[in-house]
Amino acid sequence: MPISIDPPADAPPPQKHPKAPGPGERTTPHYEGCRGCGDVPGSLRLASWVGEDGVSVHSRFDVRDEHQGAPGLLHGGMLMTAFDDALGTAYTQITRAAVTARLETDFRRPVPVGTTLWFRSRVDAIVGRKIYVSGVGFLGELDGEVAGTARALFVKVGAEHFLRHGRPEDLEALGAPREVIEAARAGN
Ligand SMILES: CCCCCCCC/C=C\CCCCCCCC(=O)SCCNC(=O)CCNC(=O)[C@H](O)C(C)(C)COP(=O)(O)OP(=O)(O)OC[C@H]1O[C@@H](n2cnc3c(N)ncnc32)[C@H](O)[C@@H]1OP(=O)(O)O
Repeated sequence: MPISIDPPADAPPPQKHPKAPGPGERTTPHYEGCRGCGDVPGSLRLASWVGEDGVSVHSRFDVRDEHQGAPGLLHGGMLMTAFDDALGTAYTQITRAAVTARLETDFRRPVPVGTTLWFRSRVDAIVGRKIYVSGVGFLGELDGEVAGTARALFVKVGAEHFLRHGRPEDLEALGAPREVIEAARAGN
């Protein structure tokens, strides 16, 4: 039986982090090697902007041949990757690093290759380490026909999560000293 990811009704509305970009600006990438939003081979190359309210985020995903599941149609797992990234980008407007603990997706329409998918995502509530996020994916334009919806629970983590579990050479490339990585991996 999965644990509920319904946001608590009485949680205060999330506030934009003071250092987060403002309305209309591109969001800050969370990691340049990301296969959701990074400029690297195999990436969906999702691009995201801050909404007018300064809190929500909208994102663009151009669906190409390499994203197919069925002939000429977007793979469902690729749509989930796009939602994971779009929803994960929404929380960066509010708070520091967190990882996906649960992601639920409803697939409402097939998405043909060549479509541009647009997403609206927002943080619904934050309670302690738990961040409740939801989003909608639209065919062709923001607020167009709904292709899918998703909601997720992200859980805040510290640098030690990445230092302990990440591949050492990738962490070193980000500037983490080897002894710090080794200490984290040893559980110190
Ligand atoms: C110098 C360099 C160093 C740093 C460089 C950093 C660069 C990176 C920057 C930014 C990164 C941003 C990356 C975003 C990318 C897109 C998102 C992804 O793809 S993330 C990958 C996929 N996800 C995972 O791999 C998570 C794997 N899972 C875990 O690691 C753990 O399970 C974790 C952290 C999620 C929770 O483990 P616990 O031991 O810390 O905490 P517990 O107590 O289990 O959970 C906390 C609360 O959350 C609830 N919870 C946990 N899992 C749940 C679930 N599946 N459903 C519902 N509730 C859940 C629990 O019931 C608990 O709630 P109660 O506090 O008791 O109320």
